[in-house]
Amino acid sequence: MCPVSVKSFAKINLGLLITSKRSDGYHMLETVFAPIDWCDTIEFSHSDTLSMCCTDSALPVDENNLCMRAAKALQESAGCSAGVSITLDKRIPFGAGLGGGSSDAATVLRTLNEFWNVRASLADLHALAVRLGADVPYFLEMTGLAFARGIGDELEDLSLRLPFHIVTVFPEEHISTVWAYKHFYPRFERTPPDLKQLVMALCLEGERSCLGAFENDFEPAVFDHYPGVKKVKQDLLDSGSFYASLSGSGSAVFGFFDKREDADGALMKMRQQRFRTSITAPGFSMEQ
Ligand SMILES: C[C@@](CO)(OP(=O)(O)O)[C@H](O)COP(=O)(O)OP(=O)(O)OC[C@H]1O[C@@H](n2ccc(N)nc2=O)[C@H](O)[C@@H]1O
Ligand SMILES: Nc1ncnc2c1ncn2[C@@H]1O[C@H](COP(=O)(O)OP(=O)(O)O)[C@@H](O)[C@H]1O
Repeated sequence: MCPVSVKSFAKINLGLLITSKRSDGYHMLETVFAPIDWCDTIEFSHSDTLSMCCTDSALPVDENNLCMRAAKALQESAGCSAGVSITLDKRIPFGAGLGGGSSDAATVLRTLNEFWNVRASLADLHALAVRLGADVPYFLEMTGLAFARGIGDELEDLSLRLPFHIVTVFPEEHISTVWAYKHFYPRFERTPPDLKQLVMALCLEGERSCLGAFENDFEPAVFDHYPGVKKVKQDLLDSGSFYASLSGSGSAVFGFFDKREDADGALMKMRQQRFRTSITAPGFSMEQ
């Protein structure tokens, strides 16, 4: 049979409010996930055993890679003995708050479910996804904007698309999610704004004033420890972005632009500083 090739897209977080800490150490949060046009490509070929290779030698290709962990998890839960050879063309920077590893894991679960003809239900896949990472269910189940709560796994499809050009920049700092959850400055006593209502007003009514409420609780601590990341946000604002923010636990920063020329100008400036970047057109979704 022919190999199957699938794109695995990244996300940004539009607002990220950490509301409490659970007894198991995980944090409860509220966020809006939005897909961006930055992707890895994963190729699946038939094989008797389970193996992978990756274009980025900085990433493991053993059971520490989320692709292998996802394949093993599905194999075990389905009692399936089939193998697969996975080739990961890694383009999404890792340790960037773009969810690249989570996206890869979701793509492997979804694709192998068909490739191996396992027929696991969406509920079964969801349970496997949460165990692989709090962000994995988003990539498994959604294609556009989603409001998330819980640990990021309780999702509501908003059936919305962002009507702006999005420039995303990786400031060449790898930030670990565990580090970020350890170092952010808690504001648990605050009454969080209603991100779901606000993003609806933003996308459906063009209510730009809403954007002020979309804070990322990781930003202050990340900016204190990584001044270069803070500078990228300022550079995007200076280049004409009307809203810019850290994505997730960082270090990627994104900016919204009305005009394609302004977005291209910002992209150019960032590339001159040798930063990896992507541009996402208005209305983008992960539907392929
Ligand atoms: C911060 C966010 C925002 O979307 O994403 P990234 O910026 O990493 O992409 C997520 O909460 C990350 O999700 P994900 O990267 O899947 O995290 P996991 O692998 O499940 O967890 C890694 C570690 O982060 C911490 N963690 C994660 C999620 C959560 N709600 N509370 C936590 O405290 C835990 O210490 C956990 O051991
Ligand atoms: N397929 C994968 N892609 C990216 N990172 C992976 C993968 N498998 C394991 N990892 C590990 O997961 C960590 C988090 O990666 P990633 O999900 O891309 O970043 P973030 O949590 O910042 O969005 C990386 O530092 C890497 O060590």
